[in-house]
Amino acid sequence: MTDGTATPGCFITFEGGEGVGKSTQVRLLADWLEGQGKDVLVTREPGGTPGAEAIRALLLDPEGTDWTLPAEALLFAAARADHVARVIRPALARGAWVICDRFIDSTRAYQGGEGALPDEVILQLHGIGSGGLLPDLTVLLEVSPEIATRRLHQRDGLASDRIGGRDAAFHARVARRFAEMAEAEPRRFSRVAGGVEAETVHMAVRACVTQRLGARA
Ligand SMILES: Nc1ncnc2c1ncn2[C@@H]1O[C@H](COP(=O)(O)OP(=O)(O)OP(=O)(O)O)[C@@H](O)[C@H]1O
Ligand SMILES: Cc1cn([C@H]2C[C@H](O)[C@@H](COP(=O)(O)O)O2)c(=O)[nH]c1=O
Repeated sequence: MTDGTATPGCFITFEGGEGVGKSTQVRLLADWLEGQGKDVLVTREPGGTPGAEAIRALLLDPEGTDWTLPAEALLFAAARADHVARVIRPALARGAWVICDRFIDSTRAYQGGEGALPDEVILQLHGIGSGGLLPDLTVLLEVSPEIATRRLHQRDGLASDRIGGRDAAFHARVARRFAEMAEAEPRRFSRVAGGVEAETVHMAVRACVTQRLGARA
């Protein structure tokens, strides 16, 4: 992990828009690493602790409060602070491989970007809440909006959460923001094309993990 604190564990996050296949790839990677005898912890954001799961419900309930943008960013940061302190840091300290479905880059993409909160503000909140913890590797899964929509429709029908249900222009902006971050931080991000069969995507993810985290994988 990269916040100046050396720990024996390895921290991998999966990022991307809705329905790009993050949860599917998290599971496949965890199975592969566990098959090699590794101590693997799978978790997600927002969530991962009882408190953070409660905040998740506040944020994502389609019938819930329509938070202002700063309130939304603070709630994500609060959920993350609890998750990092109670689950992620202890697991990394014992040497586990932590695989997290979304992390700080989701806040940067969904609550930041054009017309939203400046990146520096989001990273400041992350510094206060979570000591600025960054992953060793972030896999950005990318699929076309058409494929993502088809998959989500097959999985959820017409249902969506409060943020997932925003319009196509919002989700296009989120995808652009993820791509910009990956361009700007090539040492941490790996971009993987997610629009092919899940097992093919998994092989590409494995290649990234082996290449980036080589000696440890
Ligand atoms: N490579 C793939 N090819 C076809 N279908 C896929 C692929 N990967 C995932 N799916 C299916 O697409 C749907 C969305 O996948 P998944 O839940 O993994 O995405 P996600 O990025 O975690 O979604 P969300 O952001 O909504 O949580 C699921 O029904 C899953 O089975
Ligand atoms: C961590 C995080 C998440 N979001 C949004 C992105 C999605 O719409 C939901 C999470 O749902 P998923 O099914 O678990 O992908 O929350 C966000 O806006 N900001 C964040 O920091």
